[in-house]
Amino acid sequence: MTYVLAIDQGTTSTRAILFNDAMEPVAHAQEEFPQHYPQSGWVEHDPKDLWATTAGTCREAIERAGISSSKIAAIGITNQRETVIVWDKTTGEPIHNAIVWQDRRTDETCQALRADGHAQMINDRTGLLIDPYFSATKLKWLLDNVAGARERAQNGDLLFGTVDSFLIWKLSGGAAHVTDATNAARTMLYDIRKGRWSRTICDLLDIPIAMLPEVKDCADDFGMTRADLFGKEIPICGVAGDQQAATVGQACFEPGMLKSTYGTGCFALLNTGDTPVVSHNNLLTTIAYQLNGKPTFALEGSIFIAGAVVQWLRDGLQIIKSAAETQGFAEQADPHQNVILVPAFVGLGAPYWNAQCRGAVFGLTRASGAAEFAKAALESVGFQTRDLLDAMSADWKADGVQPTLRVDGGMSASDWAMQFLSDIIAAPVDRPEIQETTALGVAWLAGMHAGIYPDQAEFAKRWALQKQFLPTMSDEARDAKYQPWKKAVEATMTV
Ligand SMILES: Nc1ncnc2c1ncn2[C@@H]1O[C@H](COP(=O)(O)OP(=O)(O)O)[C@@H](O)[C@H]1O
Ligand SMILES: O=P(O)(O)OC[C@H](O)CO
Repeated sequence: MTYVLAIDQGTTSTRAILFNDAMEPVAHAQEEFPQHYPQSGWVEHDPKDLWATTAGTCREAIERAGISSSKIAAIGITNQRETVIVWDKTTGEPIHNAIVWQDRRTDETCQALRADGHAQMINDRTGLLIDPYFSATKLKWLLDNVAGARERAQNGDLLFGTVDSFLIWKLSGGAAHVTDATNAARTMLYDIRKGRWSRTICDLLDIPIAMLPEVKDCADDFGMTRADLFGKEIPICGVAGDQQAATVGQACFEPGMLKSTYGTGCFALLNTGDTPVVSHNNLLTTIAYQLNGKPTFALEGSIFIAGAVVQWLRDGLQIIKSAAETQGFAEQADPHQNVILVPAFVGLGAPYWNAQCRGAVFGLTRASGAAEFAKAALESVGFQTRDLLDAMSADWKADGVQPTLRVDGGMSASDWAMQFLSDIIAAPVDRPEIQETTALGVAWLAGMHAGIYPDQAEFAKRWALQKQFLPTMSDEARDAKYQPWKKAVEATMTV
């Protein structure tokens, strides 16, 4: 028996999952780590925590499976995307905490870039809109604000990486400074058409190109782990940003196939084949995966707050003890109240891209309580997905967006939320048997490259449905729910 070890380094926790040679998960370890909020709108992680939880969960998963590490054929890494780490090339010491994708500190820089007329040039090259979400302005902030950083970077002493790149550097004992095309595509420094770092954008932001990692396919030779880490050297053979790994794990390999992952945020990716489709509706053009030097493109809608709204009910408002309790509350909510929650806790992502607005609640009465809040929270995720899918349908008419949405991520466990989603998007919602699709996706990339997993077509055939949700709402009822949401979002952005 041989195994693949998948590392899923997410926003709130790190997971390691061992898959056997039948691609079944056999052991799992997970560890949360602290979030740092030094100022309003700022979010940081300590890179030491990202590394310690990665090494720790890998060891734990191997121990739990009771196998020798010599049986692990390959490692795959998937990760929270856009998050920026800069470290010293010689000591490996990060020069600052990681600046997390949710962090809005570079909003003014982004506004200035837009005001100076760079939006089109950046969109043409990267497929992205200028927003603090992406790595580029965060990296610029570090070089501008950490004492001596720009000079050290210019001297070639500092390296930049997204989380995958930093972890590979650590795993390989500093031997490999690499990333994959999907992570590179989220930096706002990578030309997705030419498949290389954009000198024009690096020059504009004063970023030395030499500090950027080498960009590889998603299934490739990324380096070997240090022998002392797990008892033997293990090749790292698969890397993809977590949303792209989920797209792969959901086997969305045909143009028109669509998945949506409900973790902290929600990210919907529509496979558009070998053409990068330009969005006219504020979606992102990105690389879904790259195999054998050939990128497959996607349109992406990114929502910053999905499952996080449920966490807020639990940790902020403290009206639930566990995420799963939202189900019971939503069922009990008064159907005559229409409480609408716009969870713009860190502004709004696609398709609104408003970094300044903050969350709002509408329609409260004296009778509104925990149940109505819970229902509104779950509904907000459905509404936001509908916003994305409407934008996708308007952008991509090639063969039409396939009517079925494949879902995964922690929040897809909520039957209530998935039924509402199906009702509000008026389409089937398919939840697969393996809900750790992100880990599965990168495990397949690594295992396929290592020669122990099947090819793409065979992998796609093995996708299995666990539960399908079908729409039950009338068109009239759907409109009566959705139109007030649109008005609530408008009002939230104008307060
Ligand atoms: N049964 C549930 N109902 C609603 N939300 C849930 C449920 N279970 C988990 N969640 C939400 O899913 C999120 C965790 O999903 P996960 O995929 O682990 O996220 P991430 O990878 O972003 O850390 C949390 O925000 C949590 O609130
Ligand atoms: O860590 P997750 O699962 O919330 O995903 C974060 C995304 O990659 C951010 O773009």
